[in-house]
Amino acid sequence: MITFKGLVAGYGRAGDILRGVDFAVAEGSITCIVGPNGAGKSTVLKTCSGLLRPRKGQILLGSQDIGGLTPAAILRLGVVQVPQHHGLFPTLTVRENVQLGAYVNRRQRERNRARYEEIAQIFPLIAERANDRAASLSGGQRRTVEFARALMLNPGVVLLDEPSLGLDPKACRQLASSVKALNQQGVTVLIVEQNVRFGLSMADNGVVLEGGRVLHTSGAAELLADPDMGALFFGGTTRETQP
Ligand SMILES: Nc1ncnc2c1ncn2[C@@H]1O[C@H](COP(=O)(O)OP(=O)(O)OP(=O)(O)O)[C@@H](O)[C@H]1O
Repeated sequence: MITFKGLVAGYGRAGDILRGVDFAVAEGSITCIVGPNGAGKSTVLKTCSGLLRPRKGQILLGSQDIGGLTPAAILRLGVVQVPQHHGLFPTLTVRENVQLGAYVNRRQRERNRARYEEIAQIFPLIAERANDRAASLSGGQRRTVEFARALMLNPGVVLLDEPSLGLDPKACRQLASSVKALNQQGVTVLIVEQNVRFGLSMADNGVVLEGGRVLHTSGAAELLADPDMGALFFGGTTRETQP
């Protein structure tokens, strides 16, 4: 369980972007943050992975406050952020890219080998394309390799920032099944998505962020079905951007 309590954060000397964010991510769930451009969605993820230090408030992982810890310390506690794009080394093979996920533990060779084999079982693509260069993969396949790499450290929580960015509908379907596969491994997933309908359709719970505050939280299906939400916050996109 991750709990954001009164989280305030921003950049440099500019004012606060997050202005007291409160919500909880249930253990083992997929939770999707949606909201207009500039609402602060990505900023929530950056504070959670340690890229940005909170100015006030707490980010509780279980009972431990991880707000303000270094990215390396947060990674060691099992919270992994998948970068928005350009996450793979195109000239390395799929296997090499996945194995790089355990770089911080590179001396534990046996454990890493065993973990890689487990991951190749979870994502058939990894086994099928192990020796192909990442450059030869489609956009959706690359996203799968990025998720597989995130799993190398056996994380409890994976943070995904706009995973559908630049993907066509077929790749989005592949992405959704990879997110489910991650989650079925017991991983708690926190997603930020511009594509509201797509994001909520993968999720158990939805969080609406606007102007650096949480406006609404509910079950994702409930949020998707709420006509007021679609019209008011997403310009009707809950209906129009189905992949
Ligand atoms: N590194 C940064 N330095 C200064 N301001 C930033 C930085 N990153 C983001 N911001 C500003 O913080 C605000 C919130 O950005 P954030 O990326 O969290 O929004 P978002 O809800 O994810 O929206 P979007 O989908 O447009 O990225 C924006 O006004 C943005 O310009």
